[in-house]
Amino acid sequence: MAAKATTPKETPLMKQYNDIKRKYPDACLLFRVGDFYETFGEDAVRAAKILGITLTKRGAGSSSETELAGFPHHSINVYLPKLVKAGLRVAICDQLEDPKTTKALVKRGVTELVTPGVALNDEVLTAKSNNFLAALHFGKKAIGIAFLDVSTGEFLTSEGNEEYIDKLLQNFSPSEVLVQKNTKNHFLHAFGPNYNLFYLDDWVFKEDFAFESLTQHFETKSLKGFGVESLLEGIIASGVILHYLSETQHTKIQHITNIQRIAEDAYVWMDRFTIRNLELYHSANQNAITLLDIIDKTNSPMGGRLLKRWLALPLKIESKIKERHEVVTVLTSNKELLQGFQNQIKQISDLERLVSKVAIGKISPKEFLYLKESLDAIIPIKSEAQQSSNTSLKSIGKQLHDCELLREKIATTIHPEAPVSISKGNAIATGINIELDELRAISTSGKSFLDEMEKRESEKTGIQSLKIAFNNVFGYYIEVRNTHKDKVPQDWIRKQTLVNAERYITEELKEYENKILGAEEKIAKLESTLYEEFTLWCAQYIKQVQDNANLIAQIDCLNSFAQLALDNNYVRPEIDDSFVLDIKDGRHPVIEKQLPHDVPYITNDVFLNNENQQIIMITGPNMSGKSAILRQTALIVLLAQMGSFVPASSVKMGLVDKIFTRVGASDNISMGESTFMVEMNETASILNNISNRSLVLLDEIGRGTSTYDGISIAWAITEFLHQHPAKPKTLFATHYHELNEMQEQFEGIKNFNVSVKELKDNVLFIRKLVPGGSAHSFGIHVAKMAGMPQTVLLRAQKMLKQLERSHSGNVELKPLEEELQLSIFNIEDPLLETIKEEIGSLDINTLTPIEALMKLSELKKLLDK
Ligand SMILES: Nc1ncnc2c1ncn2[C@@H]1O[C@H](COP(=O)(O)OP(=O)(O)OP(=O)(O)O)[C@@H](O)[C@H]1O
Repeated sequence: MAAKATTPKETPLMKQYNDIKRKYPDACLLFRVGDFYETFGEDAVRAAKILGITLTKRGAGSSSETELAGFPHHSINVYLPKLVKAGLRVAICDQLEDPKTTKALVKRGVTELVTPGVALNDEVLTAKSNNFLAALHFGKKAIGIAFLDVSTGEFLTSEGNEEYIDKLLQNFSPSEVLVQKNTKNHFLHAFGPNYNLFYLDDWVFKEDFAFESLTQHFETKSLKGFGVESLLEGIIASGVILHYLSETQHTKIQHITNIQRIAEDAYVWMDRFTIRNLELYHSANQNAITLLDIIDKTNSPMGGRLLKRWLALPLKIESKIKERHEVVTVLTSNKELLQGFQNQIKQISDLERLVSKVAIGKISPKEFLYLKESLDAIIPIKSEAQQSSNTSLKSIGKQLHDCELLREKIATTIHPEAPVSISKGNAIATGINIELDELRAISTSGKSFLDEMEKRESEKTGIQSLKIAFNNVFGYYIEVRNTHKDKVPQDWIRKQTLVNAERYITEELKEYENKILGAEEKIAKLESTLYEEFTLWCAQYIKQVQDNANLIAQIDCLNSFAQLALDNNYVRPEIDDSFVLDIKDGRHPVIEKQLPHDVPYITNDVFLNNENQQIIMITGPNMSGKSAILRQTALIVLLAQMGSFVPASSVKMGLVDKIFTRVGASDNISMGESTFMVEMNETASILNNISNRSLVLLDEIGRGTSTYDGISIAWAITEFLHQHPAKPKTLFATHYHELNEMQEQFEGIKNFNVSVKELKDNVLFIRKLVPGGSAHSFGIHVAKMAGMPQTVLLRAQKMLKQLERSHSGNVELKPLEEELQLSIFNIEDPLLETIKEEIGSLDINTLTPIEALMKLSELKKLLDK
């Protein structure tokens, strides 16, 4: 057929490239040509920049001129991760047939599409972190979400409102998020621009399709067994994930053995502001030490990943928390047991990822040996745990599989010195396959025959420098230097002339070459078949190895808690169903590790309940240690409910269900909004979500505006929390000594201050939290104001006026209800009637901060009239 008129100079190779590239327009196509992966056009420009490789031109000067950049195929593991980490989707296009077997254009096709969220390459993955792909579906009533780490097989789903999904996204920090094309703006508006999004067509987001994909994959009739049947939106999101896997050519996924529901009710609620403020596992400053850095004493990658999960999802169920504390007690009091576990776990590789590679068929021979070593190391753990008097350890010991047959088979099948790649040969042990053993014998004896032949011919001809060697073009040949050319026998056939030498072949040499090369080729083929068969056989152990990985991860985390407690002198917290939080000599787990050696961390007591000490108002100057006290209180609660011991001399606490922390402006400018508006937005969301088991920590809320605005807002918020029937336990750190007046009026509010000693021209930080307020204020910050619940806004407005008046003369500050009754709702002035109606008709839940602000300004204008 004639070439198309539009592309007269398109070579067959470039035509093949263009045809494939058209199918993957949004991916960087790595096109295998001989020993190289090549990229063309825009892909080449991007790849050259990211990889630092040379950008050249193909067909320079012709109409089909295009950019070109490539790298040797064996460097794929070096370059691929760099491309993926730079956020690219990479389609790997391989040669689908052996170029030697065909004279025509080699068949090529995409064998894998690697995207940031679907990566199996060790160089792309981080040992102690999951690499999640997420899919999100905006349903009518809820947002469905699913997370998959294809490298470990973990598959999770949930559904809920925007705030909940936001928190999950924050916790799981997926590398890639799949969303429906037409919901792009909705996503960006709700969750921000910081996710790597990929858009899929609407038809993928259908319930029937998802249900079918999932039941087909799990080979079940329903999803009841997984406890996700009722999560319609979650199921849709999960189906999208499976669809995406097949789209990206990931079809070997039998290591995804189940799908779990993320049980919202079982875990302490922390929203994204809190996770960020507490610097649990990432911090604004990249080099800052996080809580995870301090507490992670795990010895295995899966333990590290689980600890992060436990930190993101602390428990709310008393019995479960106590079970963990009980194990930590046993391990801290029996160091031999602890050390025994730790030593064994250190010998265990990443079982989860190894077994995923079995499923995918990408496990290397060497990795099989690691798998066996890891499974061997579990045996002593199993027996120690089973013998323990602790019921949790006993149960873990019982559940651990010994995988005896698998271990035995690996030992007998895989060569003890197996290479990292099957192509290197010698992966299968001797004694497994008679044919293989025979071929290997021929191959080795053939080689020694060549050595003998070299010796013999050299003696026969008298050419001492004669050499038998091999190259890909002629195979085996005898090389003779020109000086000895005349001694070459007649029957040798000359094949190649070099500057200083001639190369010959002989009948005998060719015969043996056929034998050796034939054997080696057959060995490679046979080994790879046997290896494939063995990998398939091992796949029946996927579930058992995954169970083991999970159980070992649990022991590893509990060991980690025990080691942490021993290293840093932590104590076991007492948890019950009361509403009290009683911390004695509490410390901040991160700050205490960062102080210079000669600076002791000053411990502090914190006591809170739902009655006479519901809110503590902490005053003190900058740098006195207010934030440290707030954060350490949250961190102690969090550690306790994760199952860890805590940095204190004693802690008694009722279960906490939600932790909220808010830090006033000046640090939070990242969102580009007015800092004060951010602060108010964040605080508003607390006020709508508190319960009687919540712990609220407010740090300098209100400082982002003028003093009186700030004091008024802070007052209004505190009063709201105090009058709220839930009576959430609250710590409020502030510069405003004026707030100390609240103690007089509200029985649940108590003043404390972080003591300082005022020297002549300096202050000495004592850092002790002591009862009583401060005599004067310490700082003023300015910004603008935005959205809060209506009552708080009005109250703030009122307080501002009163305080301004009280500045010139004393005015008594009345409690909120009294004020509201007197000042707003009981007045019969027709103008105020209008205002009353206006306020009454507002739906606070749907009001945006800007709308609230505008409404407030409207009302204020009315009043000013
Ligand atoms: N209890 C303590 N013992 C020893 N050092 C402490 C203690 N608390 C705080 N510090 C040190 O003081 C520094 C400041 O503490 P922190 O940030 O809590 O002060 P702050 O009162 O909240 O200040 P600001 O009002 O500026 O936010 C900490 O970074 C830490 O180095």
